[in-house]
Amino acid sequence: MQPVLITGANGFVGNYLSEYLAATSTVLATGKGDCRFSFSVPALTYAPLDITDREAVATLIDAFKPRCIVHCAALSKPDQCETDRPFADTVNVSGTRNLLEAAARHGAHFVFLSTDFVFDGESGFYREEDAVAPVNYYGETKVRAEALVREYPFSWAIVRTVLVYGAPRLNRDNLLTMVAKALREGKPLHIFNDQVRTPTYVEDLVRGIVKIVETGATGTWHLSGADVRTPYEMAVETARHLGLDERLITPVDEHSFAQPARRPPKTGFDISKAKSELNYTTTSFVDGLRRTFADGTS
Ligand SMILES: NC(=O)C1=CN([C@@H]2O[C@H](COP(=O)(O)OP(=O)(O)OC[C@H]3O[C@@H](n4cnc5c(N)ncnc54)[C@H](OP(=O)(O)O)[C@@H]3O)[C@@H](O)[C@H]2O)C=CC1
Ligand SMILES: Cc1cn([C@H]2C[C@H](O)[C@@H](COP(=O)(O)OP(=O)(O)O[C@H]3O[C@@H](C)C(=O)[C@@H](O)[C@H]3O)O2)c(=O)[nH]c1=O
Repeated sequence: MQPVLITGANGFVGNYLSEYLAATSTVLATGKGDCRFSFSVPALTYAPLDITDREAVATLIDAFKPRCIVHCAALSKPDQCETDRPFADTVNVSGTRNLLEAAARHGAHFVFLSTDFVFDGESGFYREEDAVAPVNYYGETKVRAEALVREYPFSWAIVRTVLVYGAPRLNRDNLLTMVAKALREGKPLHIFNDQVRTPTYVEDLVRGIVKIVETGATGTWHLSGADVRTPYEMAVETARHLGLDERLITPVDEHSFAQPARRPPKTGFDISKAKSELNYTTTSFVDGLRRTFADGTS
């Protein structure tokens, strides 16, 4: 059977997705440079692919003729996108265009990973049909990439998610593991308490994406957690769970702790469409936190 091609497979989400999808599909995992997987699965092969190299993208996709492409690769750090806008355009917009052009020659189902940062964060708990209004450049690049996906002449799906967390892979930290590391080293932390999120346990997200790949579901989907937290609340619950000193965590807001890229203050998703149409289910934040540190390695 023709493979499912994953971009950004050396990343946090892409790595989990490669492993999960390979259980039921033939997977061609791709990423910049060498494969950095800590596991091997018979149905999983890896190929280096820089999505900004239009010719390399065409050559690989024309050779493998994937039935589906799940596009996870991105410049995913909003601050880096803010300070290097041309590079953000090249990766997040042109890279997506390169993949869509090649995919169209084979009619592949195109699944695109997007973000809550397409919204302005004024109201929160966004539904798929709500108007986008990004407040940083990362969000702008994702809006432009989504528009390219919507013009794709074959089946497509856009999967937006929020603040993904879980046991780290390939040294890719997330908020919870970053907090655990700092507190274990006795380092003080300044964590935002003015950002409202519905943090997403990585295995829930990946199960939702696998369902979209397997069913060929199309359209825009909001896949996040159901529980509402601020990053500060997440950090304090992490400290308490691990028995670390929460007094090292200071709550801050965007006025007292400036970042290069503004963050939408109140995001979070209404996930009722995914729950009813994809049978999407979520792990509670308490359980996700426990599972993040369950094997004691993070
Ligand atoms: N994590 C989160 O909280 C959220 C993530 N998302 C989106 O989900 C997707 C996955 O996120 P996540 O796994 O956390 O991100 P990561 O940054 O962990 O992974 C992104 C991957 O893309 C790769 N990449 C960057 N540039 C290129 C390129 N030119 N060619 C090929 N690969 C490239 C990176 O390679 P390298 O490892 O070599 O740098 C990296 O492995 C992204 O699109 C992100 O925008 C959306 C909402 C929230
Ligand atoms: C590093 C750090 C993070 N934080 C907060 C900010 C943020 O809400 C949360 C996560 O840290 P980040 O630097 O990943 O924050 P951020 O870059 O805002 O996370 C974003 O990532 C991209 C990929 C997305 O698409 C968004 O959905 C969102 O998850 O922790 C602090 O409060 N203090 C800190 O020192």
